[in-house]
Amino acid sequence: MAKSKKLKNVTLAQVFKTIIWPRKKYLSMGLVLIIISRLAGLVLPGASKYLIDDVIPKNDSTMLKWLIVAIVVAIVIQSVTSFALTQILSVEAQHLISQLRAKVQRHIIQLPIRFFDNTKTGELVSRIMTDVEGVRNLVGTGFAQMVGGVLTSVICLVLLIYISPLMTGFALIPVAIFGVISLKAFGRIRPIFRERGVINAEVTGRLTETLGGVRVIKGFNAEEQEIKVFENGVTRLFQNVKQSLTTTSMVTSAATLLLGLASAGIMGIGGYLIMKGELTFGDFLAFTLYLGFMIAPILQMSNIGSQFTEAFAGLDRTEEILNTPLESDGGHRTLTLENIHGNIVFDNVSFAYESGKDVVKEISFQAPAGSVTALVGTSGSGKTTIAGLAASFLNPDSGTITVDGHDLQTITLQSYRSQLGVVLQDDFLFEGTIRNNILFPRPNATEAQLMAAAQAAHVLEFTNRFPDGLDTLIGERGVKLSGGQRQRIAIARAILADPRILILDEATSNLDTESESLIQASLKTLMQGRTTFVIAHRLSTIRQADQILVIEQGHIVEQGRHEELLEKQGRYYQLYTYQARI
Ligand SMILES: Nc1ncnc2c1ncn2[C@@H]1O[C@H](COP(=O)(O)OP(=O)(O)OP(=O)(O)O)[C@@H](O)[C@H]1O
Repeated sequence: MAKSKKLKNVTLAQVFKTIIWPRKKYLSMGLVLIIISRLAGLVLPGASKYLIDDVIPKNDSTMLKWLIVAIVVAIVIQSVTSFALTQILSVEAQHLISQLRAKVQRHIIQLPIRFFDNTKTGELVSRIMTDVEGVRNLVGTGFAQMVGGVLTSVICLVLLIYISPLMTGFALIPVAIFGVISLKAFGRIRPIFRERGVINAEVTGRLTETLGGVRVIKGFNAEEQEIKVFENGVTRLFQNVKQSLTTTSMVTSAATLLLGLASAGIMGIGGYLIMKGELTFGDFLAFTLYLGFMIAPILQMSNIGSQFTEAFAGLDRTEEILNTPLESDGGHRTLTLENIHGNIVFDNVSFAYESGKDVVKEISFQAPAGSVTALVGTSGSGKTTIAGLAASFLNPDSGTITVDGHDLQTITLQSYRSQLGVVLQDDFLFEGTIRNNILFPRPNATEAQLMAAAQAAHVLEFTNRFPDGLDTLIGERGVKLSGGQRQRIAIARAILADPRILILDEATSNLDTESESLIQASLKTLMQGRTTFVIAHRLSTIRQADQILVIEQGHIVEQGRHEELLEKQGRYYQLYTYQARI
């Protein structure tokens, strides 16, 4: 996975086009509300000037009443608009987050298997759930605060110039210095935020692995080690947050210092002008209030700025994922096969995970429709890789794999995989009922089809003993199943899916004889009439196979049926004779 250094920055223009512009309706409504709210906010300082310079000197109690009414109305408007703003913008921001999460998940799930081999699950969870959260600042109240703040500042600036250009000029110097400091600071924080996303993903990734592998950790008494790894992770996260906090607090303190100095100066100049009779008390009061209104949003900018930077940093990472090519990308896969017979031919196929290191080397063989091909060989010889190639999880670097005469790389994944079934060693069962786990590839199957599959895989034998039968919950909140029972559910699922091509990675776990014979029987039913590739560990499966491919360092060193290969007294014979299990 690309590290943060290689990331391209998402630009303002991109964000405008993809995030801001499609929401122009909400954002413009928000803008109108912000304008109303901020204008209403200016009533109070304006009224104060009027009160001091006109109403009080003239003893005008009628005007006083109206002044109070105006202030109350303005306050009510402010409170109503602030409610509406949150309703419109914050809700839309959360909506955007959910849309983005769905988009990122949709993309990630369509990435090639190799991407998942190289990326921790927890890291991906963090990318889907956490990285996109920052965007709420772009659309939500952060946006409102920024636009409202800029607007208020500009209006106040005009009013300030109107009251006293001299004092305004004086006030603007520190504001300009502050602007330069904050721009520099946010440029520095963005990579820090991006790094935070990376650390967060790494820590979450490792934590997920730790919790998932708790048996191994306890079994090797490695708790202390894992605690240390996690502590290091959270410390890195802390250091990262600390770094960004130091920068943001420097911005805030620079603002306080510069703007405080400006206020002191203005008090001096203002006092001097009042004494000379060039400024009224009311003007002075209004000036200080307006100045406060102009400066407050600028102070807030440090906060809003870091929110925006966080949003952009998250988007940088999200964009990186969204730019990773999909498994189906490349434009070759255009052929839709309606009915697959399952004639599979490997012709001179080579494959390498890392360039130059072929793990499958120029292999050729035919797997006729409905036949069973058993892959045997020592560990690391390339059996899983060959099965992965047949499943279209991997693509050959050279040579071709054809299905019914068509190059597999030209067939749409959707049409090929709809006819493919996989039963892997670590049977993947969801939290939920046994029924839902079997129905997973064909949610609309009828009860009769479901029962037939469950029966054929000998699942009913054990579910009938449960009070809830097939509706028994499994996983954390339900019953725990034995390895053999889990395998039978996985087999029932594949029988129900009724694929033309089957990839089977036989579990190596030793089962008791009864379970073993039930699984053998289930597998026999499952393989019947389907083109099957089986990474075989059971002698019974190997004996049934139409052909056995003996794989050695990525080559097929022997090929034939069990008896033929035994007779040959070659590599297969050695494996068979010297090893209890193949
Ligand atoms: N994702 C991967 N990235 C890099 N190398 C890999 C990857 N998966 C497997 N390999 C390497 O490819 C070679 C073949 O692996 P493969 O898993 O196909 O063997 P296998 O015969 O199925 O082994 P086993 O019986 O132990 O499962 C091995 O040397 C392995 O280290």
